[in-house]
Amino acid sequence: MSKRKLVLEDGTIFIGEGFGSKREISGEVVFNTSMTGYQEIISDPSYCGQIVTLTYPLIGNYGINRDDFETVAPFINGLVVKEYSEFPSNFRCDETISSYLEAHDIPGLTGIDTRKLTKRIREAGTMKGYLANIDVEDKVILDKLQATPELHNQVRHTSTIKPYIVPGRGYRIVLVDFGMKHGILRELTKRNCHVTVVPYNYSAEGILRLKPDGIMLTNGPGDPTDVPEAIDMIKQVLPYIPIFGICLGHQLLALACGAKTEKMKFGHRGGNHPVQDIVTGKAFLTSQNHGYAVTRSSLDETNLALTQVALNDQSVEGIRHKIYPAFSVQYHPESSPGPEDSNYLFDDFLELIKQNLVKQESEVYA
Ligand SMILES: NC(=O)CC[C@H](N)C(=O)O
Repeated sequence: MSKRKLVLEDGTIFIGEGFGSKREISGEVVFNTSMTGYQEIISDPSYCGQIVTLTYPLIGNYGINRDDFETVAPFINGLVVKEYSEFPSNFRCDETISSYLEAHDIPGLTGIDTRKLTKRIREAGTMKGYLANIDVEDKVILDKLQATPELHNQVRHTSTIKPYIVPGRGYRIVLVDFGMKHGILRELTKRNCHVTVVPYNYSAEGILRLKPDGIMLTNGPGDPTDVPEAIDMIKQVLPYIPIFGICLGHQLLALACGAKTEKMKFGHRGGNHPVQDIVTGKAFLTSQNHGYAVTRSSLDETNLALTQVALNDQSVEGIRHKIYPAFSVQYHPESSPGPEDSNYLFDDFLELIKQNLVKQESEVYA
């Protein structure tokens, strides 16, 4: 391993050892507090363009296996850990993180104080950072960081380019892919849905022509206001087809209904974020990964009802349309990785579809 460093835009420097690719790269530095599930985190497309720090102190000890990917190719720009394990031990293990990252040309950094890094981000907010060899001058890196623009339009890279079908015998779902975690697809196919996956900019007309029973809006990277095509599409399909949105999909549903979104100071990323359902009063633990949120006060001027809130900071975690059959959550009910407490939401979605079909039928025969 060679000596490498992470330089933050505020000038803080962390020196450690490199693993994975040896390339130099910049990215938005974020932290995830999950204790397990690093393979799912590394392969979650919502981290596109980010350098991900894992706060759990030992990473890599169960290796990388063929089953736990959330997408085929990872989109993270870099990985930062406290202690990287070069000798994984697990019956499912196929390779080390280092060989996996090297194959995808993604650099890793180990041996730094990830607690200090996390505290810095919590205090100052999410920052840009740069991973480089130890001998690259700090001044050169800081100049490069200053010239690096804020991340935008990542959905264009993470969405599918062409539509495709994952057949099933149950409800017909159009899944709008903004950078989908495969866990969402798994939850739908597990429930026998027939899924047509379409790109982020698929038109409302194209979607309605597929005659779906329901529309699922997936997670995805970046600022939801970067995807105006999808906001327009949602406005048009909202009165006709039941919608379920997750994470970026939730933010887009909110924007389509007239609410606003904002960038958070350092976001929510981890596997133990408590959320309360304000209708039932029930609290549960959720898996989260987001840097933007729906502005709570902006819901007042819309037809959206607040259904769930984050117990750590009271931010918006769930909404429901007061007139049309549409709801969404900011967190990940598909977990992967994380608790499965909110998995029932996929069943709720299918129930909403069922009720909508019954309603439509009764209107036809009325
Ligand atoms: N996981 C997601 O879909 C993230 C949504 C959005 N990109 C955010 O950071 O808030």
